[in-house]
Amino acid sequence: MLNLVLFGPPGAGKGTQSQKLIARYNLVHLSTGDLLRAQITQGTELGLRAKKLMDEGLLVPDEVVIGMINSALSDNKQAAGFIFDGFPRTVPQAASLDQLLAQHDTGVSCMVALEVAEEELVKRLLERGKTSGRPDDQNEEKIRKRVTVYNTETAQVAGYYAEQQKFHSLNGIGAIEDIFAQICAILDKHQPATTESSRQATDEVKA
Ligand SMILES: Nc1ncnc2c1ncn2[C@@H]1O[C@H](COP(=O)(O)OP(=O)(O)O)[C@@H](O)[C@H]1O
Ligand SMILES: [Mg+2]
Repeated sequence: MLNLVLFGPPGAGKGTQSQKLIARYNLVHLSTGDLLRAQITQGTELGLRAKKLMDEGLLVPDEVVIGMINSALSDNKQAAGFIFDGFPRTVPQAASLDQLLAQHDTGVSCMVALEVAEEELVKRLLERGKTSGRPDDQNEEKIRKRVTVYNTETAQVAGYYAEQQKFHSLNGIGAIEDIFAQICAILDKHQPATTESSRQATDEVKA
């Protein structure tokens, strides 16, 4: 199985790259942000609690997101692998992910971190906010708060994977296709391209 932790601050391009990666590698995309927003739309108890925190740019408690990931893994037992997007966001979440994947006889293959400077993140998220309908994208102060939470609470998750020699980082500023090609090059080292679609992918990257 190929299990990718796609990492980086809000606005780094995780969702954008995930959409391209799932098509190429046949992975299941698990975005805790998307799962939480679905709970909010459905008006569940969990969604109501999460919304208050998310609107403030704060993290939802570890046990809530771990529970969501746990059920998503059980719901997708046949998957070729997963992209974890927006998760793990704390070191305890990273440790829990290892435990959960071990129960499914697998583990994290690697982490790819997209590095983007704060001014570019603010610019991108204000732009995304025009159409995303996300309340947390619509005001600069909230965006900066999320970047601060990332820097103080989330950035250390990179160290967790660096210790396991699973950490890779890329410049997330540049053409979406170029960044995608760089991520594919990293993934193909972890999982040799064998299927027809991934062979083509490797050829395109080389071309
Ligand atoms: N390489 C890039 N260059 C310019 N804009 C980008 C790039 N990658 C993503 N974006 C834009 O930045 C915004 C945030 O991207 P998104 O994938 O939603 O980030 P994340 O999921 O990491 O928060 C989106 O509006 C997206 O279109
Ligand atoms: Mg996203």
